[in-house]
Amino acid sequence: MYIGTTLTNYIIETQRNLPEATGEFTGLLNDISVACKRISDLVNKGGLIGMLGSADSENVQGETQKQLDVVSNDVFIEALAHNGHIAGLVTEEMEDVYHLPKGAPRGRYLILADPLDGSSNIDVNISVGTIFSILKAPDDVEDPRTEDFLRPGTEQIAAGYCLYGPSTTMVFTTRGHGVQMFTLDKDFGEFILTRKDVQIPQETQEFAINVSNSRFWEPPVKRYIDACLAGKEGEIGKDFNMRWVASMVAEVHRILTRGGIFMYPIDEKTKAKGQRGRLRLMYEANPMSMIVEQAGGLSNTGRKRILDIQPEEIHERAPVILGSKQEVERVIQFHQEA
Ligand SMILES: O=P(O)(O)OC[C@H]1O[C@](O)(COP(=O)(O)O)[C@@H](O)[C@@H]1O
Ligand SMILES: [Mg+2]
Ligand SMILES: [Mg+2]
Repeated sequence: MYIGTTLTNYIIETQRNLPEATGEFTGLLNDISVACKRISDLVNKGGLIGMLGSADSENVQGETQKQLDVVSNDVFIEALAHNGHIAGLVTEEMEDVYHLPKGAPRGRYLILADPLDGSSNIDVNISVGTIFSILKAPDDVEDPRTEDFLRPGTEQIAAGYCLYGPSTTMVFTTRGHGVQMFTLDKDFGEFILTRKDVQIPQETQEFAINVSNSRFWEPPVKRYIDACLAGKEGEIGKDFNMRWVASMVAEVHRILTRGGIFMYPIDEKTKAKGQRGRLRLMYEANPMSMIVEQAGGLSNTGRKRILDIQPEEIHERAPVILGSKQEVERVIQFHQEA
């Protein structure tokens, strides 16, 4: 596959190599890319079309939804619900499983999505994105139930995100086929392959964590960030730089591009709320973990590989520590030593 080819051609070519392929997966990825192109356009136009600011509604997480959270969710449903490629859909913005309209053709895939990630950045024109995870639907289920979605991240057959930043970039991986990056050429509306078989540098000197939570951190995380801040004189023995965009999509994209470690660990604040972390397992942690691992990085809770977690709820949360292998291994070691 050559740099410069379109997403559509890439998918068709990949499918040619999969003897059992029926074309449905190609159709599904095409539906997702259409949804992302539309969301990219809406995000880009933002204030021009009165799309900034909050909607007067809350999602199941108790968060005030942004107008673009709600609209992106609608765009996602519209693009996927009628083409016969999915059997069911779960998103951050809907409490329960979305059931296809009566009579709608059913497909063989289940989708879990964060229609707009980094919502707190929408109104201030900072990069946001869409995250998606693809599972196989159980063959014998006409209308998937919640439990049909509760599968460990290792069962994902594909995962991806679309970043709406200075340019719009679609990044995805299908199991065993590496990580590919496509950039949207808005002139003729096609995603073009701009980087293929992406690998995350094993080493890094850049960490990302919301330091305003430091008083709530567990000792291993405190020890690690103190060591990064201590630089050459510290126990890691090298200087680190820091970044925090507050859009997980942008953090992961930076790490895929130049390495780094991203951390949203469990802390006393989330524990006090009875939560297992800040980020959601099914449509944030799992898809990003598949992408990071396929690009030679690691993704862990500090105690466990994220993709091995057996989910119990569709909106459950998980601690996330991901990125360059050497640093994630170090944080895991600090947890073990603690
Ligand atoms: O507000 P904080 O603590 O910096 O958290 C930022 C994190 O929250 C998120 O915005 C949560 O995602 P949503 O915007 O989809 O709810 C992540 O993208 C980001 O990493
Ligand atoms: Mg999110
Ligand atoms: Mg979101």
